[in-house]
Amino acid sequence: MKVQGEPTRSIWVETDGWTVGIIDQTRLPHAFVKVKLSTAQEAADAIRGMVVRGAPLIGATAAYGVCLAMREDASDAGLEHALSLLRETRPTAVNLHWALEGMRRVLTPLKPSERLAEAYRHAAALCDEDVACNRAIGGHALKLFQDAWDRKGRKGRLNVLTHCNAGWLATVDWGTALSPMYLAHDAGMPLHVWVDETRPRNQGALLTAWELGQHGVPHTVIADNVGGHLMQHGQVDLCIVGTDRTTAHGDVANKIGTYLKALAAKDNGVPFYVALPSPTVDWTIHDGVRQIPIEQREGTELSDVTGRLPSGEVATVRITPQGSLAANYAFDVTPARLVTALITERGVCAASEEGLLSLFPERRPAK
Ligand SMILES: CSC[C@@H](O)[C@@H](O)C(=O)COP(=O)(O)O
Repeated sequence: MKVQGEPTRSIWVETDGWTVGIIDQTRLPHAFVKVKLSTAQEAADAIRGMVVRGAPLIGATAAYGVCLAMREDASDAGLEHALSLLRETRPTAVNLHWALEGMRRVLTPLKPSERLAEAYRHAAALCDEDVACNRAIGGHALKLFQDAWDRKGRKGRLNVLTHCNAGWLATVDWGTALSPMYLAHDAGMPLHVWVDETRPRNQGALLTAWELGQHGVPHTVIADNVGGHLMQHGQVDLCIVGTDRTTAHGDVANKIGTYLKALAAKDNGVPFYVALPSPTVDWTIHDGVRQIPIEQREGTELSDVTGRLPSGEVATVRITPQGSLAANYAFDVTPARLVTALITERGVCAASEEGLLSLFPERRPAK
């Protein structure tokens, strides 16, 4: 998508042919800073420190982390070390495991001397696949936006609510939940997006608002607790979010607070859609609440807030009393029964085992 009018992806190989470029997402929206990764350790640190984040981008960065590792040591031991270093970075997004398993599958049978070139080739293909999936998701979701717009009699504006950042910054390009927003806006639909601030790290207020602003999509940032009120007053036509891991039965893990939005949407008859590329489905698990590992992060992400002072300086301040404990659960699980539909690159389906298998029949377990 565009940054100051320039087409930009969230990750790329630099012109030297091997270092990996990323955008430091901890600096947005106050500064647009590009960073070069040159080692697997730097890639792992970028994922853990959320310099890059969002399930598909975590997977893409891990894939390039393996490429960087192959420059240092392309032996079997070097490959295993890189895979385990990168696997330990963040626990919830299954795209990380999908990307690393893909790298393992293509690199293991090769001689060490052949691994470096193949690693870069596979990582680039994985990124291009993510872009194509997200563009396709946007097309399928756009039809749902158009239906909602028709139901409104094409009057006023179409109000869409989203949580966290499932935009191009969270993927390689386009985003998942934000992909149809760009398409709808470009098609001339009078779209307006309610952007949940998404405490504690404020991915909505900092990243989604910035992305939508760069593309000129009208939006309003709201506190996380506002959505239910807006829904009660007919101010939300549909909700759409991304996911870090979706079970084979359609339960959805996403940024903390997603579950409460889905409950409010159900109570108010507002459609609640989840957009995901198929590498976000964990086909091995069925019960999201019991089986999806939920990341817990440092309490300081909750107790401290970073922003721009009137002087222009960016500063971090503490907002909780000294001595108060802070529990920082990063994700929650929305059960499939609260999800109106899943939107994948192959189309729209019910959030259920049968729904997913109707789009991905090759995943049906052999009898
Ligand atoms: C297309 S991204 C889907 C999810 O990864 C996104 O909604 C999300 O929760 C990101 O969490 P984050 O902790 O910022 O990595």
